[in-house]
Amino acid sequence: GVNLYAPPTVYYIPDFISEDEEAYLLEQVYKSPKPKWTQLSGRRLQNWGGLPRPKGMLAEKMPDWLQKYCDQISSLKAFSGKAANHVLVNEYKPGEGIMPHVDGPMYHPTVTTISLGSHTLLDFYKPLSSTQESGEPQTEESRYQFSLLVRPRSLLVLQDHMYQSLLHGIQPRFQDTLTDAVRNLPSAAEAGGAVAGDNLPRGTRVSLTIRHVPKVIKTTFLLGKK
Ligand SMILES: O=C(O)CCC(=O)C(=O)O
Ligand SMILES: [Fe+2]
Repeated sequence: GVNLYAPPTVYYIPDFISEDEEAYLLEQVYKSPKPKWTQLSGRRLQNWGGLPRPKGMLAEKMPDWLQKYCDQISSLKAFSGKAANHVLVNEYKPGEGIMPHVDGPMYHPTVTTISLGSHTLLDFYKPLSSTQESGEPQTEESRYQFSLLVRPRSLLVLQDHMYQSLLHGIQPRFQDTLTDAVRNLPSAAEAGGAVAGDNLPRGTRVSLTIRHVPKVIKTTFLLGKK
């Protein structure tokens, strides 16, 4: 079922897809032509649906294997009637991650992520405040708020405050120790049999981040029409 946590703009759905669907999706991701991958430091990615830019996204046809999930996400109540039109595929090997960041204004502030292959911990941070009261330097550690355990086959939905005011990131670790700072532990553990104190070794994780890009440039070529 759907589990709702405080903060109230996080939904974690443990078994959103089946093991067969997971295997099929991984097969499709790894079947994509090599140039589809962009190598970054600490991860590589595939961009589907077009490249979001400030002036708008030049829409590209979504492949059928992803369109199916775009349709499912679009029909979620939390997606508020928007059509999912963009998918970012990220691949993280054990020891890789992503620096704390905000996704920025080119996306509608609801982000949905299907995880494949391995769990990870998604960490949340307060932004650097310009009005600093104490003289203490603001470190990543001091800005850290909490984590969410995302299991393979799960769907994570983040919106509003979670998306717009907090930064999110993944520490480049080879294993994760589950603590009370993992806010969805009861539900994520229920689906996977983990408890606080457990060490989970990371495997290769592929995430599908499915979003709505509001600003789309539709190219109208008048081919042979008058
Ligand atoms: O892999 C994930 O779950 C997070 C990816 C992410 O934050 C991003 O691509 O902006
Ligand atoms: Fe992000």
